[in-house]
Amino acid sequence: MPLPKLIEVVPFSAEQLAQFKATKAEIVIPGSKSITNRALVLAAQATGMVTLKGALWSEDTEAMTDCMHRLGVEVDVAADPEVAANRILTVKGCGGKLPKGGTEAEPLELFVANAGTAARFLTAMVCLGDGVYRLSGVPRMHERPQKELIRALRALGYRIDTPNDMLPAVVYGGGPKPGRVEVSVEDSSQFASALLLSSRVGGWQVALSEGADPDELPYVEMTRQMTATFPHSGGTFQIEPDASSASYFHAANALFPDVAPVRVMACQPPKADGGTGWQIDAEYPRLSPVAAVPNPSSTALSGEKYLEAHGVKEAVAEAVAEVLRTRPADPLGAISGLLGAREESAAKRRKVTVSRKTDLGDAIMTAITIAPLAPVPFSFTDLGVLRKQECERVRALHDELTKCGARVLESGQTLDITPSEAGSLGRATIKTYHDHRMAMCFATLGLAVPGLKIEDPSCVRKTVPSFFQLLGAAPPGGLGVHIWECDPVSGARVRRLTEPEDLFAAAGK
Ligand SMILES: C=C(OP(=O)(O)O)C(=O)O
Repeated sequence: MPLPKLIEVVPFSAEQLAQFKATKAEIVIPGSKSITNRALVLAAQATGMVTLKGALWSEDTEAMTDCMHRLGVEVDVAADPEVAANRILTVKGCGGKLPKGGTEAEPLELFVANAGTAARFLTAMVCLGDGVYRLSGVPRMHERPQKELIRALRALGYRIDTPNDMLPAVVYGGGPKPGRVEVSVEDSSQFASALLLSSRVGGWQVALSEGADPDELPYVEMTRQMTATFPHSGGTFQIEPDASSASYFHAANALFPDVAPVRVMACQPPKADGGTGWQIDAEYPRLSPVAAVPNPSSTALSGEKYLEAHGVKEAVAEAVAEVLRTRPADPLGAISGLLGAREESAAKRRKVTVSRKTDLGDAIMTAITIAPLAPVPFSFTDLGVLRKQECERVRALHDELTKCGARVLESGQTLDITPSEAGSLGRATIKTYHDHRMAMCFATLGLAVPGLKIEDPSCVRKTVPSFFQLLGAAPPGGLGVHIWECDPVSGARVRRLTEPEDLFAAAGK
């Protein structure tokens, strides 16, 4: 589906929701961007052929694959018969000896677009080559931090020329230079990941700077575990679905708890030939802000953390203690009666805190966007790194949510969100700032809030090019959402991009 400059996502109607009850959507989530781009770097440095199954095919992974081709690393790209949005990538590992490199007069050009993973991981990897490489990206990538990684690589003995410690940068390959290096992850955990991914070939011992808490670095842990389990001498590596991309569909589920139409096909059980369970955003269903009342029986909401966050554990303990004290004839009935009241009052008084360091990764943006619809106030903390990503995300979320009528307070690196009255949100034209997650988050909010128009929705191609197909396609493969093309100047609806009345017919309803 080609995407126009401005679209409107139309909230589910009562009729649609009723139809959903019978239809049961099953959304297949494309592969993980973070795992695909890590796997490409590890596969390039392997000593044999590595087949990456379930690899994401999007702007970020295509940028990484193009760079690999330019470096002379052979990557065969084949369709994935299981998931159209994925590819099977077969990489001929070069054992760390990059086949191609440029000269000082004519460096080999590597264009990383706006892929933070490609920018950081390749800066470290090309240090192992023996040519000269010039890395550049889109203008926003030239503003994103790179300084600490460059400092660490220079400390290991590599030459990197850049006027401002950002991209564009010229890297002089120097081959393996064994040594110990410390790196700070304050601006991005990808600095540590970049060093770790190339440390086996480079002979680098990588330590986090003092003060960095490994428990607060789930993406570094992902890198460590992938590096430890990767088939470095050749074999097959299975990439799991992207948990951050799944968060939009989990949010859709939580927004319509009575219907619960969506089974999100993601983060499947561990497989013998590959990794799984490495994505912090797999926590999203447990921390989703929206649920009318915390409901321990709903699979989307179960889990220790969620129950704790919403005060349910406390309510259970109090109710059981009280029943034990009074010894009623029907103890179970008494407990559940008390629990209902306890959960409700716990939910009302509690402010839930969700941290970008310990609780969620990129999917924290999904939680922030739907938080105005939650029954309790939410505080999202430690958001500093979001300011230096695809856009200034803290400000962007604040401004666009405020535009929708939400009550959002930005203080330091925290966003506090107060519940909004039902029906008080909507009718806004959302800027997306070239940020895929802004488009996906606000399209998700649009499922429940009327009149949300989204500018430049095609930016979703960075990580989920099929996002609006998944939203608009007929169930069971999509959500069957109504999407309109709008006139970019007047905002008026021009043409419906999806044909909702046909959607359920197509699904056999
Ligand atoms: C921060 C993100 O991407 P990047 O890999 O470019 O850092 C993201 O996907 O939200």
